[in-house]
Amino acid sequence: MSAIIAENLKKFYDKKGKKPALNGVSFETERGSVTALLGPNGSGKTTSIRIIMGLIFPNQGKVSILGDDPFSSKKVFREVGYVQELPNLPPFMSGREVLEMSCSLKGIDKGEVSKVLDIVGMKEFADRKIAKYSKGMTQRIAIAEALLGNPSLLVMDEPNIGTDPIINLKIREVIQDLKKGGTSVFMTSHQLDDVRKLADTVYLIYKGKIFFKGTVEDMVKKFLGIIVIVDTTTPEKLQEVIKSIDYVKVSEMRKRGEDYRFLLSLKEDRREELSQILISQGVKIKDFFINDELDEAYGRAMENASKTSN
Ligand SMILES: Nc1ncnc2c1ncn2[C@@H]1O[C@H](COP(=O)(O)OP(=O)(O)OP(=O)(O)O)[C@@H](O)[C@H]1O
Repeated sequence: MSAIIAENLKKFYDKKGKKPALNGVSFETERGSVTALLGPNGSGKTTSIRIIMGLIFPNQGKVSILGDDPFSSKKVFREVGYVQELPNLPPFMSGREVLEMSCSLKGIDKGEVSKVLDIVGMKEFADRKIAKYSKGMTQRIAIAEALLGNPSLLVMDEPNIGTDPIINLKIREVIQDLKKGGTSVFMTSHQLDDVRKLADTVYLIYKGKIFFKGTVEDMVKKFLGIIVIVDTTTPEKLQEVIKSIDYVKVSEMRKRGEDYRFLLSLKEDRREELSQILISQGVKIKDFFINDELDEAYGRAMENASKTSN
């Protein structure tokens, strides 16, 4: 069973229903997996999350969260940790007080507070008032709050806003551990490095429409193509050999010090065969690897989406 199912969600914020924030959005999160929803500012990520958290109604469509309807069963949220975008915590309370209050609301032992403070590295600042926290510290308390009670599902809207790289690394480890323990995760993020390391499934959204679902590898292949980067000291030989292989085309060549770097575009994923042919025909190869730049693939994907939406 899936941890989250969203089917054909439509949401309009304007009364006339002319500008849909979501225009028929469907997605799923498998139990025990990490799903990332990626898209530019204003594409509908937070709206999707607020609907699955039962905070706003869709104009159309259905949602299920851990097998329940988020609009009729509030009990299910005891098993859900939620990090909202730009968390709004009470400024007059300390981080510890916020967490203790959450324990009372969720019926969790307060002994958990020190555990989650430790995870997000906030023990030292736990008794300072939220008003005196930096943005990253507030975010860390919001993440700690979501981790209370060992949730079966973690929903995070841009969890890494304002946190420093060391904390980001820690949060990433926490997510990986939770996943190993069977927790399902649904997240939005503009940090593609995190997405690469964490997400089992990626959805791409543009102007309220999902236009891609797959793994990070699928996404790179689809939007970047299969591009192999080859560094060689024998550029003429490489060009000559490539001429006779019908599934390869040189898409770029540039000099790099003593070597030449080729970007080879492959029609089919026959990398292994290609490397063997090049070596056996006497091409001297210093490096041979696939171009898997996720930010480049993401940029191309959004460029395509913007062209087809106009
Ligand atoms: N409360 C609201 N009232 C009116 N319009 C809204 C409201 N919330 C969001 N919108 C609009 O709905 C669309 C989707 O916004 P949403 O916040 O879901 O985007 P997002 O993908 O989360 O963006 P970001 O990456 O900036 O957080 C945008 O056009 C936004 O202006």
